[in-house]
Amino acid sequence: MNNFSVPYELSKSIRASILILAPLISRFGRGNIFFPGGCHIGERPIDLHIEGLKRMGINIEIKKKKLTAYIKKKLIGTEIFINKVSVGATISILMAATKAKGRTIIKNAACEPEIVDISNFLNLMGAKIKGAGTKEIRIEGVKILKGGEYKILPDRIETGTFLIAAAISKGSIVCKKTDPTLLKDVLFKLRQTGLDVQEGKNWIKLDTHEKRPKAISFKTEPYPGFPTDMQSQFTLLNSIASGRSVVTETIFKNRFMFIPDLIRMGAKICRKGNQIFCKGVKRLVGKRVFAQDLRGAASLVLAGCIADGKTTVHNVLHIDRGYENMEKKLRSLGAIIKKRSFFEK
Ligand SMILES: CC(=O)N[C@H]1[C@@H](OP(=O)(O)OP(=O)(O)OC[C@H]2O[C@@H](n3ccc(=O)[nH]c3=O)[C@H](O)[C@@H]2O)O[C@H](CO)[C@@H](O)[C@@H]1O
Ligand SMILES: C=C(OP(=O)(O)O)C(=O)O
Repeated sequence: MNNFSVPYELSKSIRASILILAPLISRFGRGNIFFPGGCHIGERPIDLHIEGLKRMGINIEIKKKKLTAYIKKKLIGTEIFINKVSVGATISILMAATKAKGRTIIKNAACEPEIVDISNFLNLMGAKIKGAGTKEIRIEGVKILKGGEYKILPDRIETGTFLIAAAISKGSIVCKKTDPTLLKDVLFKLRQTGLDVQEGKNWIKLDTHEKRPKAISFKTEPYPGFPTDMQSQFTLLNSIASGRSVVTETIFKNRFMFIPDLIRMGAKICRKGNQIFCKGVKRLVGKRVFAQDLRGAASLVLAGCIADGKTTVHNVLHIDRGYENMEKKLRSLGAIIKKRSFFEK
């Protein structure tokens, strides 16, 4: 296999996982990647990926911000304790383990539904993975993975974002083809805002009955705790809700980058370290704002939808990494929104 490089724009987890695909595809392959990108929401180290993969026999050299990975002799199954809960590292090690020789046990694994999903997919292809979704995953390496067809999970963060769109606009929404069991904590918090949330097997309905939501305090945590990817959207909700709230971000310390713009739009928020303190206001005012990360970008767009006057959100390219046709979907809900390319006047 030839050397290859991975485009910088790819998300952090995907890039880190591709790091292991090179040696997996061919025993004698060698893969080069630059350090992963993703949103600049705090440090995004990949030491846990590297440590785990090294223990399985993957040689990783780091020179001038470039990583080169190859298998020295064999990919070998082993017991790996991941020091900090990491979705990306769990996935990297899990994927490598499917084709390693012998058994791999991942301890302190992340439990996110996406890990269960990827394991189900790999099992369908012939992998032998047990325990995904728990703290301990056991993998028996196999020689060959075959092809297969698989329907991936609905995007729980996209569902959550659209529920917030309705919650902040005194509106109502039915999200179809979703899975409420993936959003337990998010729905629990939404119910705490006093809004009417109902759910069925594959749908969720939120109806505000034109009521203003009540502010809620929360802290982000690994699954099944409150997802860091929903923090910005709930912070927006708090900014226009009745009452005060405290939000604590424990996963990525820089996930408050959209707040200065939200304050310019009229929100009353103050930040101290990894916490923000908010007093809800009745209205936001349209402004020209600059998105800096995916969920912050989505939240600024939603803020613009409910603000008085016109809001222009620059840098919306961040949104494309996480939402398909967001503006079209928002238009179908009644928002007046237009997406323009950088070069359009
Ligand atoms: C546990 C958690 O909430 N993970 C979220 C994280 O996954 P993502 O896979 O991006 O990040 P990880 O779960 O790997 O990171 C969780 C924490 O571990 C740290 N870390 C990670 C890898 C590593 O090698 N070394 C290290 O120290 C990170 O800096 C972070 O503080 O962001 C995604 C995108 O926003 C979310 O979908 C995931 O739910
Ligand atoms: C920050 C996110 O993604 P990434 O890890 O790709 O930067 C996100 O999904 O909110």
